[in-house]
Amino acid sequence: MGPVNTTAAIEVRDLHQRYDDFEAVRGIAFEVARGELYALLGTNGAGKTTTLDVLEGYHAPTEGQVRVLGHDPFAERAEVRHRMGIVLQEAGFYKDLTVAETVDAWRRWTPHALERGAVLERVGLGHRAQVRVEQLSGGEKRRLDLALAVLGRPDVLFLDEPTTGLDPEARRNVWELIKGMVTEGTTVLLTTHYLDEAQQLAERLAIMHAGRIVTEGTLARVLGDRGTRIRFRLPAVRPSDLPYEPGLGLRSIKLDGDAYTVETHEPQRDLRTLLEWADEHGWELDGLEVRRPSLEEIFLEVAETEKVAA
Ligand SMILES: Nc1ncnc2c1ncn2[C@@H]1O[C@H](COP(=O)(O)OP(=O)(O)OP(=O)(O)O)[C@@H](O)[C@H]1O
Repeated sequence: MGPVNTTAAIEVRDLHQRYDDFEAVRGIAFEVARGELYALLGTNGAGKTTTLDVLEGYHAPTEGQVRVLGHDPFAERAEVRHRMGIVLQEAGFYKDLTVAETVDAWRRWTPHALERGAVLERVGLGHRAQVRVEQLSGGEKRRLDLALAVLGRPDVLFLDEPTTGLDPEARRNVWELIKGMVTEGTTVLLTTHYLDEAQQLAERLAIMHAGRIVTEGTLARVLGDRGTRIRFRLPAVRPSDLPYEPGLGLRSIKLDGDAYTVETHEPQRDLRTLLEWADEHGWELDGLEVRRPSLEEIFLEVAETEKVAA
């Protein structure tokens, strides 16, 4: 690896990771600056968790190099382990212990640990200290995960799908917590399936698929100029019959069988025009829906564009 980069908290260069003869990560590279929150997005099996495992020092890279705070997290584990906080997808708690006992158990082998009360307050579990872990809700368990991860005041926090399975309110609470940590200067690398999570939290992100980073950068760059989609079925008309003048406004129209997708940057105006036009003709717009593209759609489109560009 070239000269030590003093600003990057996490550096990944040409990382490949194999399990026997299956290559789960196929040559990825990215950097996360100190104090930045970076999201790894992707579909199931994309290689996100594998990448985190290597950064957390559980495996040496099959090929390529990674650095966390300037150190090799596998070979120099002792140098960095205490500066990392880790929240795994599935935490292994002793369900018979109370929240307080769990934190105390972890504090015993965490150097410079925060006080129990302080850390529980921090994650909003102060009032649940005497509750047994098995009685916590999913959201509370996630918060306990976070409490344990931040106990040692980590410089770098790894979060593997921190909000999977949580209800919207619990997700929001976890987001607030994570934002607070970033504000205090913690570097965060998180994996998620959710575009809205990345939208809420990440300054930059990468979308992974089948072991590769398909696109990377600021959210604005990754989303590009994608507009809102208005979809409906209307067998009786041709695209040229639609009430949109070609070249006016930023929009594109796609037809698949009798299913139309109008992608637009002026959804309110275009929808009004469409509804008035359909009313005039007495047509029913079957299956009408208006929404932002999902991660899956963006992802597939990005993958398609990249293929064409390659
Ligand atoms: N220990 C292992 N042995 C063999 N194959 C593995 C192992 N762990 C993961 N894999 C495979 O490697 C690929 C990447 O898995 P990984 O868990 O890194 O993906 P992911 O992006 O985190 O997916 P998810 O979102 O489902 O957690 C998958 O095809 C998975 O089946």
